[in-house]
Amino acid sequence: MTDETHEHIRLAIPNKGRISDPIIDLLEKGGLHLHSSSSRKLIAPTCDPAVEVLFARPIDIPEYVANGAADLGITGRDMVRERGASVTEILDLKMGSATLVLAAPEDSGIRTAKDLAGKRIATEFPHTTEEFFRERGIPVSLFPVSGACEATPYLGVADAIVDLSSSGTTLKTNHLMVLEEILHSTTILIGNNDAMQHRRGKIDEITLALESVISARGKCYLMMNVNRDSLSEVKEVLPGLGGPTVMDVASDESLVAVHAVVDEERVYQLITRLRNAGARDILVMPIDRLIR
Ligand SMILES: Nc1ncnc2c1ncn2[C@@H]1O[C@H](COP(=O)(O)OP(=O)(O)OP(=O)(O)O)[C@@H](O)[C@H]1O
Ligand SMILES: O=P(O)(O)OC[C@H]1O[C@H](OP(=O)(O)OP(=O)(O)O)[C@H](O)[C@@H]1O
Ligand SMILES: [Mg+2]
Repeated sequence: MTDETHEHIRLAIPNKGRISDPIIDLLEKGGLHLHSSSSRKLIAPTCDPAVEVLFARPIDIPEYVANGAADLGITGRDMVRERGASVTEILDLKMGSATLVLAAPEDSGIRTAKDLAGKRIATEFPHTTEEFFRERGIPVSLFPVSGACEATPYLGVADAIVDLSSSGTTLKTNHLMVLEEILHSTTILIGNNDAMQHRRGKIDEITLALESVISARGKCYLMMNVNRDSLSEVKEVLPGLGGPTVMDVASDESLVAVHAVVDEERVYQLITRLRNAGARDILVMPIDRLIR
């Protein structure tokens, strides 16, 4: 086997759903450009000849990674738990955040999980739900659904639900109250256990690319010119990543160029304070990737 074959990686990502586009955007920003002529193609090559992308349903991705059909996968932590897949969690992509909750109608009188003994629970997550009640020794029956779970108590087919909530709007609209939080989920990068041992080089390269995009989120790059006399005041205003970088300006000895990475949410206030401290020609630039 050549080195190239040995290090070939298949990465499974969602083909649709709410986390699909943000994941493709993450790969693009990380420099792993997809070469896909048709959105319905199952497998697409990338700009790295050693990496190809497999499009699959988020719920199937943990199993594909566990059995080696894919070496890496990107999906929700809730999906990995539901499938009980034996995979390695490599990186939290810090997106697609949602909480799997146990909820019951506000006017049902049900206030704790124990109140549900002998009752019926509707869910898109039958395994996680079964495990949750089994661990607590509460006997319940399950009513598996594949969507619109919040309507089931109203329809009289379930007494409570186990479903995802992010903004909480759907629960509120359906007059459901949270009894317990079962799992906090975000989108994660997972790896096949065997590939983690034997194809580490390429996996680490992909992980670093994605990690660098995550590190850059919410940050931007400030560049400005500062009179040498005002430098200490400007430095006081600037937090930066390990302090600002200060450089000579070739055309004007009285000036220095100051560069710093700052939190995007602080820029609005920072630029006025920098200007008052003596900074001029301030540029605010986006950062695609940040490698620490
Ligand atoms: N508010 C939310 N509701 C459901 N899933 C969410 C939410 N926010 C993030 N997610 C995550 O998105 C993934 C769901 O993927 P899925 O393909 O089922 O997306 P979807 O947008 O719910 O699609 P579908 O239209 O099939 O319901 C899960 O890992 C889940 O944790
Ligand atoms: O807390 P919220 O922001 O209201 O989001 C939660 C809702 O979003 C998801 O439904 P989805 O849109 O995926 O439809 P589905 O029920 O058909 O899966 C989830 O199943 C909840 O119903
Ligand atoms: Mg859904």
